[in-house]
Amino acid sequence: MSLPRLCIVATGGTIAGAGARPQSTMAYAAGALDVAELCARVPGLDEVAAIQAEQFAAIDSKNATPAFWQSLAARVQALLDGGADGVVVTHGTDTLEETAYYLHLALKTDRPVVLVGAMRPATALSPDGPLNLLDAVTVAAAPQAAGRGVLVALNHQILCARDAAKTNANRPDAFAAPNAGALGWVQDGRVAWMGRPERPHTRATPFTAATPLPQVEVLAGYAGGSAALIRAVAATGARGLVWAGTGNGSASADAQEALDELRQGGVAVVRATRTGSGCVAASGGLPGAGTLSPWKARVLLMLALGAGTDDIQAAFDTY
Ligand SMILES: NC(=O)CC[C@H](N)C(=O)O
Repeated sequence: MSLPRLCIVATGGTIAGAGARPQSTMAYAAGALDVAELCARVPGLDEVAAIQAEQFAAIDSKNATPAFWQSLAARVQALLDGGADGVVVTHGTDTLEETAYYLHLALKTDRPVVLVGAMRPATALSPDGPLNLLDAVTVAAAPQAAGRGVLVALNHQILCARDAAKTNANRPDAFAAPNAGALGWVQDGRVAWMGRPERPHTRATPFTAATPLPQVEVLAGYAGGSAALIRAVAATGARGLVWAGTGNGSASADAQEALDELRQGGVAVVRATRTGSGCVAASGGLPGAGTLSPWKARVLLMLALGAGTDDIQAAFDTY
């Protein structure tokens, strides 16, 4: 049986990071190793798939932008349209969840696309990157991965791009899907599936890599927060604001007044929660982000506004 033809698209991050000392897990340069070096550190990779590897970028993902998402999506789409059986994207973990959800909504494919990163740089003792990369390739090579949208594979877990979140600043078990749990596991080279994404994705959305991404900001609620910051959003030219509210997306009386002013001025305001999990409904005339984190809600609001969607709540109820 011939091996699946997979592309590894490297973008940088800690998985390609290099530090001065073996115990350096915070002080290092992200994106220092190129994709050939990354692959060379993973024994057995070529037994799982026929790999074509390319260096798309070498960034720290804190510097990712919506323009980066769009160009990455266009490249991944071209590789899939060109006949790749699947794509693995290596990515910094800081904003991996945003890129993953964007690709989940914008790519038009049934083939597996798997994002992977690491919490320890390649030069650290016990780096997590090599096994994470082998596992991600194993997931992308699995026939049952098809049709599940964009997946995130780290630390043995396979998460849906919609639900994956970085929930720890340091530890190798940083990723979780707080509202949904894992779609599967990869262990000892075997993939065990436990679920499929419930919400429409990839081919079943109207969004593509060409959908414009208007500016959307995120502001958080906290005790004594200044409503002046909310009012200042209007002058930035933003078309939307995600309110990362306390608890169930709540806003202080001052903040609510400023959010209402923004909305009346034509800025699309969506309520989400700063808690990290839970479901936020519409309230006080503002749509609710449901189970999306503020950062994921921002991605969807950008795409919805860019696609000219009138009913923002319907978009949040759908995707
Ligand atoms: N663990 C990581 O990948 C974080 C490193 C870096 N800040 C990045 O996101 O690219």
